[in-house]
This record gives sequence, structure tokens and C-alpha cells, in this order.
Amino acid sequence: MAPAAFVPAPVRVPASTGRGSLGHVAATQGRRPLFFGEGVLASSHGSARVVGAPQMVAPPPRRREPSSRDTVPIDDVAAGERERLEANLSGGVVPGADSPPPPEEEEMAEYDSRRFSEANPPPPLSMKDSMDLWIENILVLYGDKEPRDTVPVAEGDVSDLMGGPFFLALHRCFKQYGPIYKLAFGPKVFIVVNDPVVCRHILRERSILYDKGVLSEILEPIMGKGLIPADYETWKTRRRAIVPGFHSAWLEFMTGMFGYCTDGLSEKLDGLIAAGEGTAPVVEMETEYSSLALDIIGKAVFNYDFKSTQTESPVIKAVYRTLREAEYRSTFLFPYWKFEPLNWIVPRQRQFRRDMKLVNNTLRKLINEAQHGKQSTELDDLKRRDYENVSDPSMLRFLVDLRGESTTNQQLRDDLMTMLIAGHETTAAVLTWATYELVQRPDIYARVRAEVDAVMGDRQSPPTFQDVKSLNLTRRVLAESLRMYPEPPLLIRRLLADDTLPGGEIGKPTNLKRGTDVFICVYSMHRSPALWEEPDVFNPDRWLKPFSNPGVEGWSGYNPPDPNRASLYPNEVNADFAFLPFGGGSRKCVGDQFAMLESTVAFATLVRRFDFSLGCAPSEVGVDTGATIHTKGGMPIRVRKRGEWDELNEASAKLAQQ
Ligand code: HEM
Repeated sequence: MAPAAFVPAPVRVPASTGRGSLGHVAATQGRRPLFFGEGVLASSHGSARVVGAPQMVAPPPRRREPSSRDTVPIDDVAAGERERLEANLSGGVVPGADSPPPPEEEEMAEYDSRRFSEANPPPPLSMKDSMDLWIENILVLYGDKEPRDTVPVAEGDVSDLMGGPFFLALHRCFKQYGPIYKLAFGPKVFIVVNDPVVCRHILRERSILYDKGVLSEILEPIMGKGLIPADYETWKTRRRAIVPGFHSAWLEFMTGMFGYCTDGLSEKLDGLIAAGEGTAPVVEMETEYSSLALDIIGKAVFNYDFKSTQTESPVIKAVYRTLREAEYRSTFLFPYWKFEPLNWIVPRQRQFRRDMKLVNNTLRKLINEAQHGKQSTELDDLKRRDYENVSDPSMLRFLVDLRGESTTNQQLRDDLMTMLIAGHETTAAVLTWATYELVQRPDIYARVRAEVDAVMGDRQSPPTFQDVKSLNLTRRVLAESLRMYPEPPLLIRRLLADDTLPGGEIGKPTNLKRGTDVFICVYSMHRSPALWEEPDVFNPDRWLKPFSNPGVEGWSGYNPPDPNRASLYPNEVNADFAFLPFGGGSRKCVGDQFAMLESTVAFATLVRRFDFSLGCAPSEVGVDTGATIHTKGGMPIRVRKRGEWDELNEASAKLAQQ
């Protein structure tokens, strides 16, 4: 791909805390890296061992036309997921893969990627693997060994990376070095990729070769063996059990619950407006969305009403601190909390232990109650359950009742905790940034309002599952928010066998050694001028147009989803891995449809009842990161009763004349 694609473009993001750019370009093979320093980013693991592995060059990725299996009808979400999963689990590389032909046995080295399949995963990394990779990197660093790849090395100082949100620092690197580059901290090397073809390879075609690496180490103390950090065998079993839980009857019932919980937030906003006595209050909406998402996920996952939009309790506080700790830890690439004495000395760690105890006790109680009322039921009967008339419609109940699934209470606790964390801040962030963008575009806001009015008619009740299917622009607004603010902005992987990344946009395959840590910077890919027209502009209508980029190898072009048949929301498949709001491949988010339905219902409900405008200058909204993209100091939104914001009314009037 021509380097011109990476001419720096102004990135329109809210004011960040980031500083300066990373020094100058280091030619790939020449100068040695770089970021010696505090070593904050050094991971304790992450190296590899190669036993005489011949370096293979993968064939160039073929252009892949979307096939019928790529689109998942919303009415059959769980079935589609299961089909995908079963195909993945049935052995061999994931279907649809541009995989090389099977090699001759004697050609295969110990960690040759082609040897492995879902049925025969690569062995976990050992200490020796880590040492081997470190030694190789040190030899390369001192010029005693040729690097095995030609990937540019981002040079600079570690403080350049640490001076603000990490993903923004990576985005600066992306603009300087292109779609694949390396961050090197002495002997510790991270490969950063932002190319759809390479992402497809890592997430789908060779997903078996990549585990969650440092992310698992960080999250394991909180999530245990939940899906995100779980070892492969546990993940395989639990994902099989959990995915069918998101079946369409349950999602439909949940849609009603999303509306019910949003009504709680609406009542609170009504109260604040009334208390303002004529002055529209400025409400910190990031916090409100966070409370709403907590209420929803608590009800959905274990039928627990946090009522956090209305009250505060010790459990809520403990949950929040635990969630914050999970986020805080995911910004550290060195798991210092694994050093046990610190857990007793550092006040933050002591607080964390107390919080975990309280949260675990609450979860244990709920799990015991669910086990008590266990009614072993076939999957098909669970999918036909009359959710309107069951006392506990939660995911926990489903997992306990599912016939043939027997698991420990500890595993259930880990499953629930993982879903609580994974489904909370992510959804809150989508709503926060969608609001931020929309209030700056009264023209689009007026159209969303008109759409919601048209679909809802005179009904005051929240949107239903059927309504969501008609809220086309509203759904595109949320998809566009996820493009501009992907949650999380980075995906983290570690390679478990030697592998060759396809050329992708840089046109050259890249050889990687077992143990290499890889970051997929989704944020950069979603804002790449090579893939998106005016990537920094909020334009929900971009999702209406098919487009393609012939400059990108393997790019088959984005196909807008067909609302009559396909997934209601743009996704990684119809965008051919250029859009990764929920990841992709076998580790794709299990809660994607749940989250999008939730955001659509909440957003439409609020748009119908209130006029939101920004309570400060756009540039005053700063960006920060944990696992998701947060604001630096909140999202101040002026809240008025519907019809009281003049600019929006004018835009609506103009729209009516057209
Ligand atoms: C807008 C909201 C959400 C976003 C943007 C989001 C995003 C993601 C992404 C990008 C991944 C893949 C991570 C990776 O590949 O490393 C993921 C995984 C996951 N998400 Fe979500 N998520 C959201 C909501 C939810 C909800 C509501 C739930 C549960 C109810 C959930 C549960 C999970 C789980 C369990 C995984 C791990 C899947 C696995 O490894 O098999 N997420 N999510």
C-alpha cells in the first residue's frame, strides 16, 4: 500500500492528556531500539522457543467474497454463533481461512503453525520459551543476529507512550510507521498491527495460535477462569455452554428489561430537571450511563437489582471499585499485584481484597439460591421458555438449568464476574461517546429524533425488539460511535507457535516467533484513512454505502448489512475485519447483540424524552483509558425536557421542510 495512505491526518478526538510524538523512525533492520526506561511496560512473560523452524512464507491472502454464512439473522443469533463455534471446534483451521495447503510432515518444525488445530492446540509457553525469545531479541538488539522480519521499529522514549492514553500514542505511531510496526523495550518486543487482512489472520484464520497473553495474567485474579482469561480447554467448554444462553427469546425478553431500566434513569433526569426550577441541569452522563449499564447487566446475568441509578450501597461501591481495579490493571503490562506481599501492604490492594470478598459473597449467595431451585431442562425447552412468566430469567438460571451442563459454583462465579465486567463499561462507553458526537450534530440528532417518533408513534412505552429493527439511523449512530471509539481500543494476543503474518497492507509477510506479544490497535484501524473516507468525521450514513479499497490486499469491500435478513448492525464480517467493534473469530464477544440492543433501546428511550446538549466546549471533554475509552473528567450534558433546545428544534423544522 502506498505510504501516502498514512499522511498524518488531524485526529478529531476530544482533548487528550497525551504528549508529544514518538521520536523518529528507525529503519527496520538498522538502528536498535529504544525504550529502555522505567520498564513499566515490560511483561514478565512472552518469549519463545524455535527448534530449527524453517521460516514459511504464507501465500498472499486471496480476495474473499462474503458468503451466506457470514451474515447472521438476528432471529437466530445464538444458533449462528453456535454454528460458527462448532465449525471452529471441529478441528482444522477456522473455516473460510486463507490457509496454506497442508505441508509434508518432515517440513514441519516443532512449533510450525500448520501443525496445530482446534483439536490439537499448541502447548502453553514455558519459561524456556520466554528465555529463548529474550535472548534472540537481545542478539538482534546488539546487531549479532539478523531480525526475522522487516517491520519498522517505533523509536522514542517510554515516557512518550506513558504520557497519555496508550491507544493515542499507538495512533501517533500508526501515522508515522504504518499498519504494522514494533515497539521494543530493550529485549521485550510488541508487534502492533492495524491491518484488516492481518487482523483476520490473527483473530479468525489462526486464532488457535494466539491466546490472550498478558491480559489473562492481569484479569485472572478477578475473573478466575471466566471466558476472557480462561485457558483453552476451560474456554472451549464454557463458551459452548454460554453462547446458547444468548438465544433470541431471551434477547427479546431482555429488550423489555433494557427499557424498564432506562425508565429508571429517565425518572432521575426528570427529578433533576424539576429541581433545576427552570434552569436546565448539567448532568455528568458518563456516570449515569455507567449506573444504567450496571443495573442492566446485574439483572440480565444474575437477576440482581443493583438499583444503582437510584441508590448507593456497599455492594455497588465494591463492584465499582472492583471494575475500576480490573480496568486499572489492564493498563499495566506488568502484573505487580502478583507479588503477594504487596497485597497486604498497598492500601489499594487491601481495599481490593475486601471488595472482592464482598462481591464474591454476594455472587456465592445468588449462585446457591439458583442451584437450590435447579430444574434440569433441555436446551430447546429453555429456548422456548416463557420468560414473561418466570421469576428468574437470568443467564445464571440458564446455565444452572441447562441439562448436561454440570459445572462448579466457582466456575459459575467466574463466568458471571467476567460477563459483569465485560458487559458494563463497554456499553456505558458506547452510549457516552454516541451522545458526545450526536449533540454536536443537531442535523443528525433531529433525524434520529424524527426516526424514533415515527417508529414509536404515540406509545410512551420503551422500544420493543421489533421497533429496534426499524430504528435504522439510531443503530448506525451507535455503530459509528463504536467505530470512532472502539471499546476496548486495543486487543491483546500472544503467539503460541511460530507464525507468518500475511503481507496485508505493507505487502510483505512477517515472521513471528512463538511467545511474541501482539497488539491489535482497533482504534487506529477504525480511523485509518486507507480504509475510511474522512475517518475522523462522525458520519453514521457511511454505513449505507458499500465501499472498497482496492489498495488493500485481500479487501473485498464493506457491504452494508441487509436489514431484512442479515445482522442488524455492521460487523466484522460484512466489513471484512476493517471494523472490529466486538473482535472477531472464535473469541468474538458473546454479548454483541445483547449490547447493541441494549444501547439502541436506551438511546432511543432517552432521545424521545429529553433534549441533550453539551454542557461545555467539545475540547474540554478529555480522553482517558482503562480497558475502554473513558472521558478524562466526565461528560457534562445539559438535559432539557423534549422540545426545549432551540437549535435542535430549528434542525427539526428544517428537516420537516425537506
Ligand atoms: C458495546 C458493548 C461491548 C463491546 C464493545 C464489547 C467488546 C468486546 C470485544 C472487542 C471482545 C473481544 C476481546 C478480544 O478478542 O480480546 C469481547 C469479548 C467478550 N465480551 Fe464483549 N463487548 C460488549 C458487551 C458485552 C456484553 C454485554 C457481554 C455479556 C453480557 C460481553 C461479554 C464478553 C465476553 C464473555 C467476552 C469474551 C469472549 C471469549 O473470549 O470467548 N460483552 N467483547
